[in-house]
Amino acid sequence: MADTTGSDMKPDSFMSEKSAKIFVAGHRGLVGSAIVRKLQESGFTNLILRTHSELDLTNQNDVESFFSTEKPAYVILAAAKVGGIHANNTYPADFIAVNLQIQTNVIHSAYTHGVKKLLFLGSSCIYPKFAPQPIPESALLTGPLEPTNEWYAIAKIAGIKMCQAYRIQHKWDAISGMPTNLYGQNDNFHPENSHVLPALMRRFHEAKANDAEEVVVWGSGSPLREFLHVDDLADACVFLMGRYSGFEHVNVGSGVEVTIKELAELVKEVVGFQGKLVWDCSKPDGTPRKLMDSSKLASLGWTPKVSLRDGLRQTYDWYLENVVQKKQ
Ligand SMILES: NC(=O)C1=CN([C@@H]2O[C@H](COP(=O)(O)OP(=O)(O)OC[C@H]3O[C@@H](n4cnc5c(N)ncnc54)[C@H](OP(=O)(O)O)[C@@H]3O)[C@@H](O)[C@H]2O)C=CC1
Ligand SMILES: C[C@H]1O[C@H](OP(=O)(O)OP(=O)(O)OC[C@H]2O[C@@H](n3cnc4c(=O)[nH]c(N)nc43)[C@H](O)[C@@H]2O)[C@@H](O)[C@@H](O)C1=O
Repeated sequence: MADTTGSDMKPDSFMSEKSAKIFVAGHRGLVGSAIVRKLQESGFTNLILRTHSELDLTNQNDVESFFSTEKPAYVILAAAKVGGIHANNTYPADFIAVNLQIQTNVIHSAYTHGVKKLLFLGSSCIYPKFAPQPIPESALLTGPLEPTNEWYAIAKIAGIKMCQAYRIQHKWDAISGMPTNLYGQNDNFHPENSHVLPALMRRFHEAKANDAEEVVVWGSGSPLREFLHVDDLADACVFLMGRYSGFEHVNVGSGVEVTIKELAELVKEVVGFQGKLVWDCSKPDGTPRKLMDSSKLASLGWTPKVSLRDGLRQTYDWYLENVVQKKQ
């Protein structure tokens, strides 16, 4: 049986295998693209990348044939159906079905075709709505989930459990990281389906460009959220690949939380919008607070580097250069 304290396998030689084949699933997304940058910066030279249209990870046969042909040595699973509170609440069937399909296909085929180690990514929404704060890893499955994202959360919990089951039965090195709310370059800036930070950045930018007097922000402004820059998350993922081989999932947070009102004020300032905020209380607040306890990762030797203010400025610069200017 697995050692549930989290040290049942020795971390492998990942960091020294710079030419090993690494499949980064979801490499064009927010997280996958940051992981690719980090791996390249760290000297890894043999990344295997497939766009969604080249390889649909919900298709079991295609995933099987990909692994059988490519035989990657390592897998980082950053492909998923992802969205903010509105998307999660509106498309529950997609969020549970697509995520279960992607992760089940990739985890099983990776094991079957001799992958040495796999990192699965979940999310802080796996924890109960009223979990103790900051939320330790042990809070998993101790209470009811937040209803706006329970379908996505159930899929993510199944992913953690699948990694653990394969560790127990097959002695296979599958690990899970649970990131907090992320942001950064290559984020999704869709007006309704994105997460709060890119949604507000776009809304404030467009309001400024159109000389609008006000910007609508969803909910009451009172929920607390913890934000982590995606470059920090990518750094943590590479760190976990090289240094962690435990049974339990690992929280990856910044330790810094802000209310949505504080976040809105900060984004407004970075964008330079001069008008006022109007709160749309018909929109859901979601979970009241989800600050993760990331002391386990800190005790392994990893800490984040990017402050929220610096990360916001960097993201806005990227948005101006890569989204706004490309439209013109
Ligand atoms: N963003 C956040 O705040 C957080 C994210 N996470 C986790 O990080 C991971 C990555 O999220 P993030 O980068 O934000 O998401 P994105 O939506 O930015 O990227 C997801 C990637 O997955 C790909 N993908 C989706 N469906 C399929 C499919 N059927 N076949 C192949 N590729 C597919 C997408 O390709 P395409 O766009 O072409 O469909 C895209 O490249 C997820 O597991 C998520 O749960 C965890 C906590 C917070
Ligand atoms: C990462 C995490 O992301 C999702 O959970 P969430 O943290 O609730 O995500 P969110 O970023 O969409 O909202 C955060 C808060 O912000 C408020 N808010 C204000 N104005 C806008 C706005 O314009 N857009 C959005 N999306 N939210 C807004 C919004 O009402 C809420 O109170 C999960 O579904 C799940 O996918 C998950 O794991």
